[in-house]
Amino acid sequence: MTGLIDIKGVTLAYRTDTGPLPVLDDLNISVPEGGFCAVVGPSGCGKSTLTRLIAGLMRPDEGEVWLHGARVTSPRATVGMAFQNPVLLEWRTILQNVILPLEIVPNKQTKAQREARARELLALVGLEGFEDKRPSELSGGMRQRASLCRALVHKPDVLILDEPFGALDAFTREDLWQTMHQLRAEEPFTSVLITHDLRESIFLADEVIVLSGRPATVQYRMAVPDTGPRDLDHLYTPEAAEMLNILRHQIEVAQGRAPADPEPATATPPGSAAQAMH
Ligand SMILES: Nc1ncnc2c1ncn2[C@@H]1O[C@H](COP(=O)(O)OP(=O)(O)OP(=O)(O)O)[C@@H](O)[C@H]1O
Repeated sequence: MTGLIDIKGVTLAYRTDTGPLPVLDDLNISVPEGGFCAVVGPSGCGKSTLTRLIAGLMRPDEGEVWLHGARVTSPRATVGMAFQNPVLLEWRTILQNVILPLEIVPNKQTKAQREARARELLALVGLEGFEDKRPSELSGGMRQRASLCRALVHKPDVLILDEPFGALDAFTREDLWQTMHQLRAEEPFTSVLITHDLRESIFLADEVIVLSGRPATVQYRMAVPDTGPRDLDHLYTPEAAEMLNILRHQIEVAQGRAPADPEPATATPPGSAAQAMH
């Protein structure tokens, strides 16, 4: 299958003082245009490494990464990234922080157009009125909202989210999940989300990929069919619980704490479960 993001047979080892550290092993992931793929797996299995490869910040030892039909060999302006720690610049206002990528990525927009674009995004995530504040004047959740705006301001094809909600409290995190759905409806992008939160993965993604322990390969795929707006209440249905149980078990397998299943590594969750998410 050809996707907007295509990771084909990617293998990578870090060179360390004690010799090579194999991290990814023949990894194959394809995300269609507009798709949202969540990647979960044991700590240290190589999830962040995968995001660096997609962003072109690293090159694989073997295999290829393709974005929009072009092989990735260097950093790409068409990728937006948001991390656990937003890293907003304190000497710039929130508006100026959001505009930053437009000052770096070549474009023909005037200053007024850049500001209008940033204001539009800030309003979309509920930060209207905070444009002139400094990052330290905002809560952690608000800073993360601003960081999402910064990642999207230049209309990237691909949005990479590396545990962006991991440091937030549960209520703020759930708020941000809903904001992500709003953003996705308004701003078409193709996304890869790295997360340790299985509920987050099934709430946000169309497909959840479980990576094996290091060196990581795809151990399990779960499709979460998208048929409409998602509602937090659906995370508390028996069907969602069943999906979470399957994923939890797969993580235990990846951690070597449960025996591997004899079934194939690709699965669609029970129809009722997938339907109940929407
Ligand atoms: N630049 C580097 N040089 C050497 N080893 C590295 C480097 N970056 C990461 N590693 C090692 O590679 C492995 C994978 O790291 P990575 O950060 O990709 O894992 P992860 O799955 O994102 O981890 P976590 O879930 O804990 O955030 C880890 O063992 C890490 O210590």
